[in-house]
Amino acid sequence: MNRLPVVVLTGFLGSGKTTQLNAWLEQRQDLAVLINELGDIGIDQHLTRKAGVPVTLLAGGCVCCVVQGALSSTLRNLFMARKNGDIPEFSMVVLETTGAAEPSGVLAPLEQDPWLKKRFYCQSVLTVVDVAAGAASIQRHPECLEQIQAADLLLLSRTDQVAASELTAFKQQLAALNPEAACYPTPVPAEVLDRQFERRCRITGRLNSVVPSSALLSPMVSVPGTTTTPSRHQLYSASVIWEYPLSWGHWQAALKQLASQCGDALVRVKGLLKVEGLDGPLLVQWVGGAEPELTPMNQWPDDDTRTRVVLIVRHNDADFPHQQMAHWESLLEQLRSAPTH
Ligand SMILES: Nc1nc2c(ncn2[C@@H]2O[C@H](COP(=O)(O)OP(=O)(O)OP(=O)(O)O)[C@@H](O)[C@H]2O)c(=O)[nH]1
Repeated sequence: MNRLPVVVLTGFLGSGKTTQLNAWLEQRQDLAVLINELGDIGIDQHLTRKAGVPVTLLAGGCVCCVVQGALSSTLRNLFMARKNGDIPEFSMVVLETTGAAEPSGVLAPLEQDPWLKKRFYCQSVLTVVDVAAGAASIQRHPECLEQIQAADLLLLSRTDQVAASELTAFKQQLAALNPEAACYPTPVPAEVLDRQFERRCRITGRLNSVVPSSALLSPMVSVPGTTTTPSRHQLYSASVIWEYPLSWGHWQAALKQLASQCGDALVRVKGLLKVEGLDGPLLVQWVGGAEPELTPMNQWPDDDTRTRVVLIVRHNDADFPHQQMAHWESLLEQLRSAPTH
C-alpha cells in the first residue's frame, strides 16, 4: 500500500507557521491541512482558506498531549474520506502544530498506531524559528528548543527585522543546537515539502488511546479535545466571544488594558474584532513582547460576525487566562456604555 506523507510544520507561538503554510497553499493544490490550535476557538483556519483544500481544525489543546487521540482519529477519517471520494484526492498532509507542541509527541500516533503506520508516514519535521525573538525565546520557552532540535529543516522567519550580523550569530547558535538541520529564510518554496530526510531515531512520546471518531472529516471540521490528559505545558489559553461593536478608540484602550493585566505572562493574542464603521473584522496578531499587528479584513470569514479573541499565556495557574478574560469582558461591557471620544 502506498503510504501518504505527513509533513509536520511546527514552531513556537506566533513564529510564522500559518504565513508559511499559506505560501505553500498558493503553490500546491494537492495538500490536506490539519491545523491544531491551543485555544478552543480557532482563528488560523479562517486565515488558511484555499478553495478545494481540505482544512481540518483540531482545537482545544495540543496534539502532542491533550488531543493526541484526536489526531489519530482525524487522520483515519481523512484517509477514509479520501478513499471514498468525499474530499479532493490530496497526496500529502501538512499538520500545523500548536506553537507549544513537542514534535515527538505529535509523531507518536504515526509511529505507534499500527493502522496509521500502514497508511501514513512522517515525511519531515519543518520548524519555523522567529529570528527576531531569537535566543531569548529559546531560553524562555523550552518548547522552542524541543522544536528546533526535532527539525529536519529550520525555516527562519522575520529575517526582515534583524541586522545581517545578528542573523549570522543566531544561525551559529541554531547550528550548535541542531547541526543536521539546514536553515532557509521564509517563505520557503513548496518544493521543500517533497524533500526526504534520513529518519533519525526519534524519541516517541506517550500515546493516548484513540478516541472514537466524533465527526467525519469535511473541509472545516472542528474536533474538540476529548481526552482528559493534562497539558504538559505551562501555556494556557482562554477566549472571549463578544457580540457588540466598539469604536476603534475603545478597542485600542481594551488591548492596552489586556497587555497591562497579563504583563510578562502574555505570549500570544489572536482575534477578529468587530469595529464600528468597518464591514469586515479587524485581525489582531499579537506576539508577546511586540506591538499588536492590526489588519482590517474585507469581510468576515463566515456568518459569525462576533468578536473572538484567543489569549495564550505562560503561567503556573491554568485559571489565570480565564480570570484575565473575565476581567477583560467586563471592561468591554463598560466601554460599550462609555461615550466614544
Ligand atoms: N515581519 C514579518 N512578520 C511575519 C513574518 N512571518 C510571519 N509574520 C507575522 O507574524 C504574525 C504571526 O504569524 P503566523 O503565521 O500567524 O504565526 P503562527 O506561528 O502561525 O502563530 P500561532 O498559530 O499562533 O502559533 C503575523 O502577523 C504575520 O504576519 C516574517 O517573516 N516577517
